Amino acid sequence: MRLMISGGGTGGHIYPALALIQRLQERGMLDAVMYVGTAKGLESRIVPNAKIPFETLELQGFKRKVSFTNVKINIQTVEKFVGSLRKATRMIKDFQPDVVVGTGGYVSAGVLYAAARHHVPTVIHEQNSVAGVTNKFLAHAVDKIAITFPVVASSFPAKKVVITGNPRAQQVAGLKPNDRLADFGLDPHKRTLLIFGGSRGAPMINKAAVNALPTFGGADFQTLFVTGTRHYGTITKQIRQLPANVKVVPYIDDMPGILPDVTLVVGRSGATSIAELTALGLPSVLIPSPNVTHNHQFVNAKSLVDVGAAEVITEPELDANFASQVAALMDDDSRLSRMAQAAKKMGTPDAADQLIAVLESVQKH
Ligand SMILES: CC(=O)N[C@H]1[C@@H](OP(=O)(O)OP(=O)(O)OC[C@H]2O[C@@H](n3ccc(=O)[nH]c3=O)[C@H](O)[C@@H]2O)O[C@H](CO)[C@@H](O)[C@@H]1O
Repeated sequence: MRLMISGGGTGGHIYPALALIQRLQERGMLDAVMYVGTAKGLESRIVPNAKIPFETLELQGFKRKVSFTNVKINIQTVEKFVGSLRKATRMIKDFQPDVVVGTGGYVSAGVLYAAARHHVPTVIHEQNSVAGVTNKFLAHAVDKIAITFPVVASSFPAKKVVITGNPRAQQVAGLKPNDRLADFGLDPHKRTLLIFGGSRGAPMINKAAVNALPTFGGADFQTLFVTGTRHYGTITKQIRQLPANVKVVPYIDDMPGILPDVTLVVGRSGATSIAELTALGLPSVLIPSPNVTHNHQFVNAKSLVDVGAAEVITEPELDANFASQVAALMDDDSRLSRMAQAAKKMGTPDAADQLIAVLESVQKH
Protein backbone atom coordinates (compact mmCIF):
# COMPACT_ATOMS: atom_id res chain seq x y z
CA MET A 1 0.00 0.00 0.00
CA ARG A 2 1.18 3.52 -0.85
CA LEU A 3 -0.11 5.66 2.02
CA MET A 4 -0.34 9.43 2.15
CA ILE A 5 -1.33 10.58 5.63
CA SER A 6 -1.95 13.96 7.17
CA GLY A 7 -2.72 15.13 10.67
CA GLY A 8 -1.24 17.82 12.78
CA GLY A 9 -1.11 20.64 15.23
CA THR A 10 -1.14 18.55 18.38
CA GLY A 11 0.06 15.11 19.44
CA GLY A 12 -3.52 13.84 19.67
CA HIS A 13 -3.74 13.97 15.87
CA ILE A 14 -0.14 12.87 15.14
CA TYR A 15 0.39 9.76 17.30
CA PRO A 16 -2.64 7.87 15.87
CA ALA A 17 -1.17 8.45 12.38
CA LEU A 18 2.24 7.14 13.47
CA ALA A 19 0.63 4.13 15.14
CA LEU A 20 -1.20 3.28 11.92
CA ILE A 21 2.03 3.54 9.92
CA GLN A 22 3.84 1.31 12.44
CA ARG A 23 1.13 -1.35 12.29
CA LEU A 24 1.11 -1.37 8.45
CA GLN A 25 4.90 -1.85 8.58
CA GLU A 26 4.61 -4.67 11.14
CA ARG A 27 2.13 -6.44 8.87
CA GLY A 28 4.36 -5.96 5.82
CA MET A 29 1.63 -3.96 4.08
CA LEU A 30 3.40 -0.64 3.59
CA ASP A 31 5.16 -0.04 0.27
CA ALA A 32 5.66 3.69 0.75
CA VAL A 33 4.44 6.46 3.05
CA MET A 34 4.34 10.23 2.85
CA TYR A 35 3.27 12.32 5.86
CA VAL A 36 1.97 15.80 5.14
CA GLY A 37 1.94 18.36 7.96
CA THR A 38 2.74 22.01 8.54
CA ALA A 39 6.19 23.39 9.27
CA LYS A 40 4.91 24.93 12.51
CA GLY A 41 2.95 22.11 14.17
CA LEU A 42 4.38 19.52 16.58
CA GLU A 43 4.44 17.09 13.62
CA SER A 44 7.40 18.92 12.07
CA ARG A 45 9.56 17.59 14.93
CA ILE A 46 7.86 14.31 15.81
CA VAL A 47 7.44 12.85 12.29
CA PRO A 48 11.01 13.40 10.96
CA ASN A 49 12.30 12.09 14.33
CA ALA A 50 10.36 8.90 13.63
CA LYS A 51 12.22 8.71 10.27
CA ILE A 52 9.03 9.03 8.24
CA PRO A 53 9.16 11.03 4.94
CA PHE A 54 7.63 14.42 5.74
CA GLU A 55 6.32 17.18 3.44
CA THR A 56 4.66 20.45 4.41
CA LEU A 57 1.74 22.61 3.35
CA GLU A 58 1.17 26.17 4.48
CA LEU A 59 -2.27 26.30 6.05
CA GLN A 60 -3.90 27.93 9.05
CA GLY A 61 -7.10 27.54 11.02
CA PHE A 62 -10.17 29.78 10.82
CA LYS A 63 -10.82 32.38 13.53
CA ARG A 64 -14.35 31.95 14.81
CA LYS A 65 -14.80 35.27 16.64
CA VAL A 66 -16.02 38.04 14.33
CA SER A 67 -13.68 41.05 14.26
CA PHE A 68 -11.98 43.18 11.59
CA THR A 69 -8.58 41.51 12.17
CA ASN A 70 -10.13 38.06 12.16
CA VAL A 71 -11.92 38.72 8.86
CA LYS A 72 -8.54 39.67 7.36
CA ILE A 73 -6.96 36.52 8.83
CA ASN A 74 -9.82 34.38 7.49
CA ILE A 75 -9.39 35.81 3.97
CA GLN A 76 -5.71 34.85 4.23
CA THR A 77 -6.80 31.40 5.45
CA VAL A 78 -8.91 30.89 2.33
CA GLU A 79 -6.03 32.05 0.09
CA LYS A 80 -3.68 29.63 1.84
CA PHE A 81 -6.22 26.83 1.52
CA VAL A 82 -6.47 27.37 -2.24
CA GLY A 83 -2.65 27.47 -2.52
CA SER A 84 -2.37 24.30 -0.43
CA LEU A 85 -4.86 22.50 -2.68
CA ARG A 86 -2.58 23.16 -5.66
CA LYS A 87 0.50 21.92 -3.80
CA ALA A 88 -1.36 18.89 -2.39
CA THR A 89 -2.57 17.99 -5.89
CA ARG A 90 1.03 18.05 -7.15
CA MET A 91 2.10 15.85 -4.22
CA ILE A 92 -0.68 13.39 -4.98
CA LYS A 93 0.23 13.24 -8.69
CA ASP A 94 3.91 12.66 -7.85
CA PHE A 95 3.40 10.18 -5.00
CA GLN A 96 0.44 8.24 -6.49
CA PRO A 97 -1.08 7.07 -3.17
CA ASP A 98 -3.46 4.10 -3.02
CA VAL A 99 -5.23 5.75 -0.11
CA VAL A 100 -5.08 9.11 1.69
CA VAL A 101 -5.81 9.23 5.43
CA GLY A 102 -6.53 12.28 7.59
CA THR A 103 -6.24 12.20 11.36
CA GLY A 104 -7.43 15.76 12.06
CA GLY A 105 -6.03 19.25 12.37
CA TYR A 106 -6.51 21.84 9.61
CA VAL A 107 -3.55 20.63 7.54
CA SER A 108 -5.48 17.47 6.71
CA ALA A 109 -8.25 19.59 5.12
CA GLY A 110 -6.04 20.55 2.18
CA VAL A 111 -4.63 17.06 1.59
CA LEU A 112 -7.87 15.12 1.91
CA TYR A 113 -9.93 17.59 -0.09
CA ALA A 114 -7.41 17.52 -2.95
CA ALA A 115 -7.32 13.70 -2.86
CA ALA A 116 -11.12 13.37 -2.91
CA ARG A 117 -11.36 15.79 -5.85
CA HIS A 118 -8.97 13.58 -7.79
CA HIS A 119 -10.89 10.41 -6.89
CA VAL A 120 -8.14 8.94 -4.72
CA PRO A 121 -9.71 6.79 -1.93
CA THR A 122 -9.91 8.75 1.33
CA VAL A 123 -10.47 7.92 5.00
CA ILE A 124 -10.57 10.30 7.96
CA HIS A 125 -10.15 9.31 11.59
CA GLU A 126 -12.07 11.18 14.30
CA GLN A 127 -10.50 10.55 17.71
CA ASN A 128 -12.95 12.62 19.75
CA SER A 129 -16.44 12.28 21.15
CA VAL A 130 -17.31 15.56 19.41
CA ALA A 131 -16.47 15.99 15.71
CA GLY A 132 -13.58 18.33 14.92
CA VAL A 133 -14.10 21.27 12.54
CA THR A 134 -11.79 19.84 9.85
CA ASN A 135 -13.42 16.42 9.89
CA LYS A 136 -16.90 17.93 9.68
CA PHE A 137 -15.77 19.96 6.66
CA LEU A 138 -14.31 16.84 5.02
CA ALA A 139 -17.15 14.45 5.87
CA HIS A 140 -19.02 14.86 2.59
CA ALA A 141 -15.90 14.63 0.42
CA VAL A 142 -14.25 11.49 1.86
CA ASP A 143 -15.11 7.82 1.38
CA LYS A 144 -15.07 6.57 4.99
CA ILE A 145 -15.02 8.06 8.47
CA ALA A 146 -13.42 5.98 11.22
CA ILE A 147 -14.47 6.92 14.74
CA THR A 148 -13.57 6.01 18.31
CA PHE A 149 -16.60 7.12 20.34
CA PRO A 150 -19.96 5.78 19.00
CA VAL A 151 -21.66 9.00 20.15
CA VAL A 152 -19.93 11.01 17.40
CA ALA A 153 -21.47 8.91 14.60
CA SER A 154 -24.53 11.16 14.40
CA SER A 155 -22.31 14.08 13.28
CA PHE A 156 -21.42 12.29 10.04
CA PRO A 157 -23.22 10.67 7.09
CA ALA A 158 -24.30 7.31 8.53
CA LYS A 159 -23.24 5.12 5.61
CA LYS A 160 -19.64 6.33 5.80
CA VAL A 161 -19.07 5.73 9.52
CA VAL A 162 -17.10 2.77 10.91
CA ILE A 163 -16.18 2.36 14.59
CA THR A 164 -12.51 1.38 14.78
CA GLY A 165 -11.09 2.85 17.98
CA ASN A 166 -7.87 4.85 18.03
CA PRO A 167 -4.86 3.09 16.41
CA ARG A 168 -2.60 4.40 19.18
CA ALA A 169 -4.44 1.99 21.50
CA GLN A 170 -3.06 -1.01 19.63
CA GLN A 171 0.46 0.43 19.73
CA VAL A 172 0.47 0.52 23.55
CA ALA A 173 -1.84 -2.41 24.38
CA GLY A 174 0.06 -5.34 25.78
CA LEU A 175 3.26 -3.38 26.47
CA LYS A 176 5.02 -4.82 29.50
CA PRO A 177 6.72 -3.02 32.40
CA ASN A 178 10.39 -2.35 31.67
CA ASP A 179 13.18 -0.23 33.10
CA ARG A 180 12.70 2.93 31.05
CA LEU A 181 11.84 5.08 34.09
CA ALA A 182 15.52 4.80 34.98
CA ASP A 183 16.23 7.08 31.97
CA PHE A 184 14.62 9.84 34.04
CA GLY A 185 16.57 9.06 37.21
CA LEU A 186 13.59 7.20 38.72
CA ASP A 187 13.35 3.74 40.28
CA PRO A 188 11.51 1.45 37.78
CA HIS A 189 10.22 -0.70 40.65
CA LYS A 190 8.64 2.07 42.71
CA ARG A 191 5.02 3.25 42.45
CA THR A 192 4.97 6.19 40.04
CA LEU A 193 2.66 9.12 39.48
CA LEU A 194 2.81 10.65 35.98
CA ILE A 195 1.52 14.20 35.48
CA PHE A 196 1.16 15.67 31.99
CA GLY A 197 -1.20 18.16 30.35
CA GLY A 198 -1.67 16.64 26.88
CA SER A 199 0.93 17.04 24.17
CA ARG A 200 1.48 20.75 24.72
CA GLY A 201 1.31 21.02 28.49
CA ALA A 202 -1.44 22.77 30.47
CA PRO A 203 -0.68 25.83 32.64
CA MET A 204 -3.45 25.04 35.18
CA ILE A 205 -2.24 21.47 35.65
CA ASN A 206 1.35 22.73 35.91
CA LYS A 207 0.32 25.22 38.59
CA ALA A 208 -1.51 22.54 40.59
CA ALA A 209 1.49 20.21 40.26
CA VAL A 210 3.96 22.87 41.45
CA ASN A 211 1.75 23.58 44.49
CA ALA A 212 1.53 19.84 45.18
CA LEU A 213 5.29 19.23 45.13
CA PRO A 214 5.80 19.48 48.92
CA THR A 215 3.11 16.78 49.42
CA PHE A 216 4.41 14.53 46.64
CA GLY A 217 7.99 15.08 47.85
CA GLY A 218 7.05 13.69 51.28
CA ALA A 219 5.24 10.66 49.87
CA ASP A 220 6.59 7.14 49.44
CA PHE A 221 5.82 7.14 45.72
CA GLN A 222 7.77 8.97 43.00
CA THR A 223 6.49 11.57 40.56
CA LEU A 224 7.33 12.30 36.93
CA PHE A 225 6.02 15.76 36.05
CA VAL A 226 5.94 16.67 32.32
CA THR A 227 5.42 20.42 31.87
CA GLY A 228 5.06 20.68 28.08
CA THR A 229 8.01 22.06 26.10
CA ARG A 230 7.04 25.71 26.06
CA HIS A 231 6.22 25.90 29.79
CA TYR A 232 9.36 24.16 31.05
CA GLY A 233 11.48 27.30 31.60
CA THR A 234 8.75 29.11 33.56
CA ILE A 235 7.92 26.10 35.70
CA THR A 236 11.47 25.19 36.65
CA LYS A 237 12.01 28.81 37.76
CA GLN A 238 8.95 28.54 40.05
CA ILE A 239 10.25 25.44 41.82
CA ARG A 240 12.39 26.50 44.75
CA GLN A 241 13.35 23.09 45.98
CA LEU A 242 12.82 19.96 43.95
CA PRO A 243 12.28 16.87 46.13
CA ALA A 244 14.56 13.92 45.25
CA ASN A 245 11.61 11.66 44.37
CA VAL A 246 10.20 14.12 41.81
CA LYS A 247 11.57 14.63 38.29
CA VAL A 248 10.49 17.46 36.00
CA VAL A 249 10.90 17.21 32.22
CA PRO A 250 9.62 19.27 29.26
CA TYR A 251 8.36 16.40 27.08
CA ILE A 252 8.53 12.62 26.83
CA ASP A 253 9.40 11.48 23.32
CA ASP A 254 8.59 7.83 23.92
CA MET A 255 5.46 7.79 26.08
CA PRO A 256 4.66 4.11 25.31
CA GLY A 257 8.08 3.28 26.75
CA ILE A 258 7.17 4.51 30.23
CA LEU A 259 3.37 4.13 30.50
CA PRO A 260 3.47 0.42 31.48
CA ASP A 261 5.46 1.38 34.61
CA VAL A 262 3.11 4.14 35.72
CA THR A 263 0.69 3.62 38.65
CA LEU A 264 -1.59 6.64 38.14
CA VAL A 265 -1.85 9.36 35.50
CA VAL A 266 -2.96 12.90 36.25
CA GLY A 267 -3.68 14.79 33.07
CA ARG A 268 -5.95 16.20 30.40
CA SER A 269 -8.58 14.01 28.74
CA GLY A 270 -7.53 14.38 25.12
CA ALA A 271 -8.83 11.50 23.02
CA THR A 272 -5.48 9.90 22.27
CA SER A 273 -4.42 10.02 25.92
CA ILE A 274 -7.72 8.27 26.76
CA ALA A 275 -7.00 5.62 24.12
CA GLU A 276 -3.66 4.92 25.84
CA LEU A 277 -5.12 4.81 29.36
CA THR A 278 -7.85 2.37 28.34
CA ALA A 279 -5.62 0.18 26.17
CA LEU A 280 -3.20 -0.33 29.05
CA GLY A 281 -5.74 -0.25 31.88
CA LEU A 282 -4.29 2.74 33.69
CA PRO A 283 -6.17 4.58 36.46
CA SER A 284 -6.35 8.36 36.02
CA VAL A 285 -7.37 11.66 37.50
CA LEU A 286 -8.57 13.70 34.53
CA ILE A 287 -8.64 17.49 34.38
CA PRO A 288 -10.44 18.30 31.08
CA SER A 289 -9.36 21.31 29.06
CA PRO A 290 -12.22 23.82 29.10
CA ASN A 291 -10.85 25.46 25.91
CA VAL A 292 -11.88 22.84 23.36
CA THR A 293 -14.83 22.55 20.95
CA HIS A 294 -18.10 21.82 22.78
CA ASN A 295 -16.18 20.92 25.94
CA HIS A 296 -15.35 17.54 24.35
CA GLN A 297 -12.60 16.70 26.85
CA PHE A 298 -15.20 16.69 29.62
CA VAL A 299 -17.33 14.29 27.56
CA ASN A 300 -14.23 12.13 26.95
CA ALA A 301 -13.46 12.12 30.69
CA LYS A 302 -17.03 11.36 31.67
CA SER A 303 -17.03 8.18 29.61
CA LEU A 304 -14.28 6.87 31.93
CA VAL A 305 -15.70 8.30 35.15
CA ASP A 306 -19.09 6.69 34.46
CA VAL A 307 -17.56 3.21 34.52
CA GLY A 308 -15.28 3.90 37.51
CA ALA A 309 -12.07 4.06 35.48
CA ALA A 310 -11.15 7.63 36.37
CA GLU A 311 -11.82 10.57 38.64
CA VAL A 312 -12.52 13.97 37.15
CA ILE A 313 -11.54 17.36 38.54
CA THR A 314 -12.66 20.40 36.56
CA GLU A 315 -10.26 23.37 36.44
CA PRO A 316 -12.37 25.50 38.84
CA GLU A 317 -12.25 22.60 41.32
CA LEU A 318 -8.44 22.50 41.30
CA ASP A 319 -7.68 23.75 44.80
CA ALA A 320 -5.56 23.05 47.84
CA ASN A 321 -7.15 19.58 48.16
CA PHE A 322 -5.65 18.40 44.85
CA ALA A 323 -2.36 17.15 46.34
CA SER A 324 -3.96 15.19 49.18
CA GLN A 325 -6.66 13.76 46.89
CA VAL A 326 -4.03 12.42 44.47
CA ALA A 327 -1.75 11.20 47.27
CA ALA A 328 -4.67 9.36 48.94
CA LEU A 329 -5.52 7.64 45.67
CA MET A 330 -1.86 6.63 45.16
CA ASP A 331 -2.08 4.88 48.56
CA ASP A 332 -5.35 3.09 47.84
CA ASP A 333 -4.23 -0.08 46.02
CA SER A 334 -7.64 -1.73 45.88
CA ARG A 335 -9.31 1.37 44.40
CA LEU A 336 -6.47 1.72 41.88
CA SER A 337 -6.83 -1.87 40.78
CA ARG A 338 -10.63 -1.52 40.38
CA MET A 339 -10.07 1.63 38.28
CA ALA A 340 -7.43 -0.18 36.20
CA GLN A 341 -9.79 -3.06 35.43
CA ALA A 342 -12.61 -0.69 34.48
CA ALA A 343 -10.27 1.27 32.20
CA LYS A 344 -9.02 -1.83 30.45
CA LYS A 345 -12.56 -2.98 29.65
CA MET A 346 -12.96 0.18 27.54
CA GLY A 347 -9.80 -0.31 25.50
CA THR A 348 -9.65 -1.28 21.83
CA PRO A 349 -6.42 -3.26 21.53
CA ASP A 350 -6.99 -4.06 17.84
CA ALA A 351 -7.93 -0.52 16.72
CA ALA A 352 -5.09 -0.18 14.18
CA ASP A 353 -6.10 -3.46 12.51
CA GLN A 354 -9.72 -2.31 12.40
CA LEU A 355 -8.63 0.94 10.72
CA ILE A 356 -6.46 -0.97 8.26
CA ALA A 357 -9.54 -3.00 7.28
CA VAL A 358 -11.30 0.28 6.46
CA LEU A 359 -8.32 1.39 4.34
CA GLU A 360 -8.46 -1.90 2.45
CA SER A 361 -12.21 -1.55 1.89
CA VAL A 362 -11.88 1.79 0.08
CA GLN A 363 -8.92 0.92 -2.13
CA LYS A 364 -9.43 0.45 -5.85
CA HIS A 365 -8.57 -3.06 -6.91
C1 LIG B 1 -6.14 21.54 23.64
C2 LIG B 1 -6.55 20.63 22.53
O1 LIG B 1 -6.99 21.06 21.48
N1 LIG B 1 -6.45 19.32 22.78
C3 LIG B 1 -6.85 18.32 21.82
C4 LIG B 1 -5.61 17.61 21.31
O2 LIG B 1 -4.93 17.27 22.50
P1 LIG B 1 -3.51 16.60 22.66
O3 LIG B 1 -2.64 16.77 21.49
O4 LIG B 1 -2.98 17.01 23.97
O5 LIG B 1 -4.04 15.12 22.60
P2 LIG B 1 -4.16 13.85 23.41
O6 LIG B 1 -4.24 14.02 24.86
O7 LIG B 1 -5.29 13.15 22.76
O8 LIG B 1 -2.82 13.11 23.01
C5 LIG B 1 -1.58 13.52 23.46
C6 LIG B 1 -0.58 12.57 22.92
O9 LIG B 1 0.72 13.11 23.14
C7 LIG B 1 1.50 12.14 23.82
N2 LIG B 1 2.50 12.82 24.63
C8 LIG B 1 2.12 13.77 25.54
C9 LIG B 1 3.07 14.39 26.32
C10 LIG B 1 4.43 14.02 26.16
O10 LIG B 1 5.33 14.52 26.83
N3 LIG B 1 4.74 13.08 25.25
C11 LIG B 1 3.81 12.47 24.47
O11 LIG B 1 4.15 11.61 23.65
C12 LIG B 1 0.51 11.33 24.62
O12 LIG B 1 1.06 10.11 25.00
C13 LIG B 1 -0.64 11.22 23.61
O13 LIG B 1 -0.37 10.22 22.67
O14 LIG B 1 -5.96 16.52 20.44
C14 LIG B 1 -6.85 15.54 21.01
C15 LIG B 1 -7.14 14.47 19.95
O15 LIG B 1 -7.75 14.97 18.83
C16 LIG B 1 -8.13 16.19 21.53
O16 LIG B 1 -8.93 15.24 22.18
C17 LIG B 1 -7.73 17.29 22.51
O17 LIG B 1 -8.88 17.93 23.04
